Amino acid sequence: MNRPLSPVTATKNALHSTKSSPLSATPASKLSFADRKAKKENTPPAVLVEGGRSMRNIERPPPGDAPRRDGKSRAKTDLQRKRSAIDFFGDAFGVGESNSAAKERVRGDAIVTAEVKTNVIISDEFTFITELSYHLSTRYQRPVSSIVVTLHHGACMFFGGSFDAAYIMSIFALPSQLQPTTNKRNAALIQKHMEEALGVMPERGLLRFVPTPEENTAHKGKTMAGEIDELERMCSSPAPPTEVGGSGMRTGRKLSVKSLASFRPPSVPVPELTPPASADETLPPIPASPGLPPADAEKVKPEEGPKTAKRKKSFVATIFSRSGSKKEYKPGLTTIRGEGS
Ligand SMILES: O=C(O)c1cc2cc(O)c(O)cc2[nH]1
Repeated sequence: MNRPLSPVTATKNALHSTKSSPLSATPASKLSFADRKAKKENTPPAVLVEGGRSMRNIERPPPGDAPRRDGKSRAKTDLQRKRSAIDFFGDAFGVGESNSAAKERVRGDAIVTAEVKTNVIISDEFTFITELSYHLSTRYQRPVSSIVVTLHHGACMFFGGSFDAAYIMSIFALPSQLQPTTNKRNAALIQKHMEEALGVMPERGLLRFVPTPEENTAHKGKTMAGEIDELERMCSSPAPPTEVGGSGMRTGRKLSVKSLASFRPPSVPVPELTPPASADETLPPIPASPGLPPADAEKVKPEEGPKTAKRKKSFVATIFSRSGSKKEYKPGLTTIRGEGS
């Protein structure tokens, strides 16, 4: 009876059944390394499965091997390259979707949020938050009015087995802003900033880049995706009737970014659409009153008296206009009380 062989036995048998080879008469244990190598090269490929059916040869190199340079592999590589380019744009702009003017317009208002939690006690939270906001504004090429930073300091935190100074920072942004290469660069630069601002080495810091799709983020009661849909509907113009009693369906014609500008309320600045992560590391000039552009900041005196709702500000700008004594922004190292490293 033919019992199925185990894969190991099948392989061993295949190695030993090289009758045509002159080396096959000598037991393997008595051969030199070179002989064993020559014998192996003359040996037909091992049958890797039992049952008598031979498998096709495995032609692919194992993972980690340098890619082969024959035409077949090259064609594959080109295809793979094209696929990954499609994946990249798919990731950035939504799979299979066009990058409409409505999307660009709403994405232009995208906010980058950083949530910092640390066990360090920061005596000047205002300075720390403001400096980090400007740093992120540079990193993500967003106006500071589109950056939100929250800080929870003096937290009870056990980090990597100790209570020594440490932090966790979660950065939420659109997936297009948190691409792997951008993250690599920003990881180093943001942790360097944290070391300077907080005195905590990158080893004691954890960054989390959290891509937040348009469906999962909302402002003014609308998700970003909802806002895009709405704008796209507004932008599609009615089709000219082709016949009496025609359907009058909308064409869904896409308008340019320029034509969309008419939908923007006059008080909202035109968004920057610069790509992320290519800027140098220089921080933008920091205005005396954060939340205002540097040029305007010089003209404006700090607010006095209690905060009143005199003019409508963006919800982000309100974060920076605090009543009390901490209005003036003074760049420099943050003073840390307690157990800073
Ligand atoms: O999280 C954001 O960046 C975000 C959400 C959101 C929603 C919305 O309706 C907008 O117009 C902009 C916007 N940005």
